[in-house]
Amino acid sequence: MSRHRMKTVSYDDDDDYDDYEEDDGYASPDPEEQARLEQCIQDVLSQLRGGEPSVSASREEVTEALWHYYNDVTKSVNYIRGKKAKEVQKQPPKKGTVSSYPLPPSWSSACAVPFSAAEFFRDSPWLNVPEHRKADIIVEPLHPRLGLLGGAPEAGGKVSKLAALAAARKKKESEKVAASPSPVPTPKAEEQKPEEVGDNNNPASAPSRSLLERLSSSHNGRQLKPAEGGLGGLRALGKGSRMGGATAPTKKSSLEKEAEIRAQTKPGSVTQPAKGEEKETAVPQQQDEQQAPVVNMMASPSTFATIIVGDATRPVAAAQSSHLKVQSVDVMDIYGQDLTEAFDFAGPSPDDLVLNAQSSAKGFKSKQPASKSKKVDLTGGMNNLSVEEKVSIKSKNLDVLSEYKKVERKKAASFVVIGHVDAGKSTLMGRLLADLQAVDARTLEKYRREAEKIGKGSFALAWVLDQGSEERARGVTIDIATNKFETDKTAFTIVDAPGHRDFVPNMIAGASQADFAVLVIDASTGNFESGLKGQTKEHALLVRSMGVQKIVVAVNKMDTVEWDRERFEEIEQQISSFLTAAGFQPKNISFIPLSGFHGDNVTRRSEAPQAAWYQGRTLIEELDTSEPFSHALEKPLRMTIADVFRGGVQSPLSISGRIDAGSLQVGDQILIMPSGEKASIRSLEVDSAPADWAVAGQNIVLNLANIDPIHLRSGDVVCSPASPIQNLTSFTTKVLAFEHLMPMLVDIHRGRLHVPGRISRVVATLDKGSGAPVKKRPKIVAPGAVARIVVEMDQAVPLEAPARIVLRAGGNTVAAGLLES
Ligand SMILES: Nc1nc2c(ncn2[C@@H]2O[C@H](COP(=O)(O)OP(=O)(O)OP(=O)(O)O)[C@@H](O)[C@H]2O)c(=O)[nH]1
Repeated sequence: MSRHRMKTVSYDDDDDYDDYEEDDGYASPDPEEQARLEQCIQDVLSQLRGGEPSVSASREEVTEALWHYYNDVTKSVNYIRGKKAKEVQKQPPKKGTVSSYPLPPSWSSACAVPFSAAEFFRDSPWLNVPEHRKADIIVEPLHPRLGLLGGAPEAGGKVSKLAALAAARKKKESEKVAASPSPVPTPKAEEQKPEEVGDNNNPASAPSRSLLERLSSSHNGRQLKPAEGGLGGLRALGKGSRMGGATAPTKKSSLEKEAEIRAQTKPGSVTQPAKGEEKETAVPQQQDEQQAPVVNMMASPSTFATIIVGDATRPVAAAQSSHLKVQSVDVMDIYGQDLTEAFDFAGPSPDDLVLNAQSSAKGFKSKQPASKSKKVDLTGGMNNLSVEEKVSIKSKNLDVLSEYKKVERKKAASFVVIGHVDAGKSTLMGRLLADLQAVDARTLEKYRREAEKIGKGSFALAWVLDQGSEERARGVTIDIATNKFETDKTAFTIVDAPGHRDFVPNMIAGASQADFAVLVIDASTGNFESGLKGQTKEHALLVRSMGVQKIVVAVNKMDTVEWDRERFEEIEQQISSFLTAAGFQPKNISFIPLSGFHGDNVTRRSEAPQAAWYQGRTLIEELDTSEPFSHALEKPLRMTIADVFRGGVQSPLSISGRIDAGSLQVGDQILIMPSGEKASIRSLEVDSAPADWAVAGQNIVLNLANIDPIHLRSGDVVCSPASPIQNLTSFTTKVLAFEHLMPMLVDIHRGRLHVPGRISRVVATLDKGSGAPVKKRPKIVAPGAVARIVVEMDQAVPLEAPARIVLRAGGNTVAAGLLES
């Protein structure tokens, strides 16, 4: 009967349970059962004592075991043996003894006293193993090492081909080293540098250092785990820095000691050697390898670990400095060159080298030399700086004049349209261009709609020439506008000049480009008279003073006076008298009654019945009668710059103007005055068409190279470097006085050029016919008189005889004439 059964039966019966608790343990009332239990107890005790090893157990322990195993003797014996063995292991060590390491069962049974490593090394500080025990500490690793950060796994693990190759090579090297005799440093020599060990007070230092030296020097000191070795090295260097490499007494960690010793064994060790130590610190590495026992438990550090913590095999300079410095040296030396040297920018940078190589590969010329002197003269370099790259332009070296003569062309003529403000100049030219289909109908319709939109519908034709927004908004021409049209005989260039007095300088510029002039007069009542008092006469005088000999008078707005013939003849008479007085020959003066707005007598004869009395030429017929104008083709090049502009990709810098004299071609070098700067003609256009050359009388655009735009201004003169125009600060001129003249401030105009100056002296008044002096040094010159005067300017300007100049003062033209010297 078992206790389990009893409990199960009487579990719900409290009385029975209580009886059980009060029972004195295990008691069976059955004598037969008692005898059998006693027999089992004796058997177990017998087997425990007679077994190997003999175990003693109490009767209670045996009875308890038998009760658990249902009187099974064998199981009870095994149970008690195991229990006794555990009690032996758990038994606390006796005072003054060392606990033993758990040993395999076979060891326990074989050794009466279990082996204790701690006890074995009791007389040795940690890792300071006595010399005579060195061979005993070779312990094979229990498990194959894997290759993480430590290289390939060693014996027992799965070895890669690379690791196997490395191991074979390593083995071969060690065998080779062992075969060759080499001096072994004596313990005495090692004892001569105790300060390097850093533990003078420790008597175990010398032997421990010897072992560690060999451990660290074996296979370039890489037997330590990379992280440990690197960290140790860094920490040792750090300590060395703080301790100044002198005595490092007292306690150091084992890693620090290892690192210090390892550093000392390297060629060119980082630790400052004491006197007389140089010889030893310079011991070749191979020597260390020979004397070291092969305790190669660790693999070489990986490249990654070397970069991170530094390569312990490298001679580390400046160990006195911080470990960070040492690490940076290692990292910067990855590519085999010392990049810590400052780059002085004297030579091409690495980027330059690459770019130059790429350029060379593509066939481009290298922009930088492959090597340069390290010393660069920065001052000289600044002088060599240029804004733009020099462009070399090939010239065709044409004989321009012979080329010009070869070409059959229409005669060319430029005329300037002058007259009082609102006389109808722009409208008349718009009509001319429209009727000659020089402007398409769609554009005209567009202008008409836009002009009507802003309430200036009557100016639609004027917009053909007045392109500026301000001009269109104000209904006034501001700057000269050029346009072109052709008849069967002639290629015309129109220069539409402003009539308003504020823009007379622009009119002068326009007149300087003209072969003849068209004077527009408003025939409407009152406007003709006001025009006479205004710019009608001034303009006529100016163009004559500027050399214009032919003038066509367009009596405009005849529709407003019902084509009144008397009105026309009145105007004709008055203007004719004036023009003749101004120097125009009667044969070069013509009058045409017309209406620009309606197109009567412009390109077609008027169909108005009131206009039937006029049977003369239309405007276009009159223009076509102009004789060809001769130009100074064979004289030195002269062209006044009318405009400077920057624009397209192919022509970043351009100038426009009319060639006054000479010729030019693409590739020519030209001189700009007054700056004296030279430029190259990259390309040119004649009348908006590309050309290779151009001659005097043509309106051209020059696309330039090799010059900075700051040297180009409108009014400057283009000339050939071989025959430059002179810059003058004073000149003598023969002028026709429009106003009273005396020593006074004036503005000097020549084409687009106008500069401030003064009449410094009146030399003499002259006879109009012969030019002979009438009165020397007069105090004043009356209007209409001719005089020789001296003009001075505040700045030097390019001028030469026989330039036509205009003098203005207070917004009025006071004189115009020819420059003499
Ligand atoms: N009735 C009439 N009006 C005209 C005629 N020609 C021009 N006009 C008008 O006169 C005004 C001035 O014309 P514009 O052509 O601008 O005169 P402009 O001489 O060019 O003016 P500025 O260049 O500013 O001096 C406009 O309203 C024209 O419509 C014409 O033959 N008959």
